[in-house]
Amino acid sequence: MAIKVSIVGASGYTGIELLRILNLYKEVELVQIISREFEGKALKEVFPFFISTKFSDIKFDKEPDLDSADIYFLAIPHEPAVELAKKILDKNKKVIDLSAAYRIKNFNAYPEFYGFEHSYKELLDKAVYGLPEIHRDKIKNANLIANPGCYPTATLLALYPALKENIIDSDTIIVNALSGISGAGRGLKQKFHYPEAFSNSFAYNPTKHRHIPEMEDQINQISGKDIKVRFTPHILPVSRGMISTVNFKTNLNKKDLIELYRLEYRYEPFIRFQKTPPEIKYVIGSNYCDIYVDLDERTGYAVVITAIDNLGKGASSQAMQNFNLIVGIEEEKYLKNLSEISIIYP
Ligand SMILES: NC(=O)C1=CN([C@@H]2O[C@H](COP(=O)(O)OP(=O)(O)OC[C@H]3O[C@@H](n4cnc5c(N)ncnc54)[C@H](OP(=O)(O)O)[C@@H]3O)[C@@H](O)[C@H]2O)C=CC1
Ligand SMILES: CC(=O)N[C@@H](CCC(=O)OP(=O)(O)O)C(=O)O
Repeated sequence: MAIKVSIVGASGYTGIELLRILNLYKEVELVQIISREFEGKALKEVFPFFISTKFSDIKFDKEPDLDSADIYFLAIPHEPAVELAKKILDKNKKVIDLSAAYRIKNFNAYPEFYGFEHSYKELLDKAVYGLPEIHRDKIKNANLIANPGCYPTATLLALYPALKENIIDSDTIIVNALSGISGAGRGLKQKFHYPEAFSNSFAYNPTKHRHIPEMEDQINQISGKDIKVRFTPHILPVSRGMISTVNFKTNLNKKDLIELYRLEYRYEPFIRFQKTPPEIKYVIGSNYCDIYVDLDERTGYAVVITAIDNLGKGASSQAMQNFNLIVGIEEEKYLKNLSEISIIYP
């Protein structure tokens, strides 16, 4: 029997990416796509590139029907996702939430970093952080998946082996990251207007970004230590793609450092080791995280660099990896194929 899924926020960038990937799934019946703006319009009318897909004629609904699907993808802003996830879970359905509504166990981070009070502490405690490389076993049995943010995905994958094996000798980790503009969603913003963003690059929120508590929460859970993140995000004038460059002190030599990472990730289907710093071009459209591990022997700092697609491993294809784990489909299914078609050179 087909697994019934619904996408709330199907007209946004991550929602569209979910549709692109779900189009491959033979096991799935798409019962609803939700957008308030496009209510009543067919998918192919709003997004003509879906014309040749099996979803071309499905029409947008304004409100989700909480009885019709087995699994709901929430690709909407954080605050409305808090309430909607609660209502869906009350109907004994499953939620894969792409927003930050259930990502951070530290309850107090919500008013400080997101500007709203979180009403469901007990659900926050139950939510499973959907980074399969770290929480695979818990994800399989979860009802509520908090799909990670794009910067936290790239950064935590650069840190996980080092945190797990306790080789970090600093109480602060320095992270510099770059994101394509689609990370900011589909809404119009002056800074991302073509004349201002094209041929430009700039840092933003250099001392206080809302992904800091999400990263520190996971770092604390993995290492058991109170390690801080010194995080500076930057905008790149591209649509998609993200780089995270992570620096931390370690006593390990270069050979052992690289060996530790390779050993930890040896069975991970979506982690690809690179011998040179990874490039966003080669992960676009994929669920891969390309990784480069090195040691600056002059300073004793490890330098780990990851590249992902912010809409892929940083959002929608990662949500599908979580979906595969929840429903018991082979974890790599459809997602490996996805990346093969992403090789576009030059
Ligand atoms: N873009 C990225 O790289 C990443 C985004 N995310 C998260 O995923 C979620 C979606 O992001 P993204 O696709 O970029 O966002 P977009 O701005 O591109 O799309 C937002 C979607 O949500 C709907 N929406 C907006 N406001 C509301 C509301 N109040 N209630 C219900 N639906 C609403 C919109 O449709 P309509 O207004 O028509 O209803 C639209 O479909 C966000 O929580 C974001 O933080 C996570 C990781 C990466
Ligand atoms: C370029 C850009 O603006 N990026 C977003 C992050 C996108 C993301 O990961 O979304 P969540 O809000 O779901 O965590 C930002 O910095 O806020």
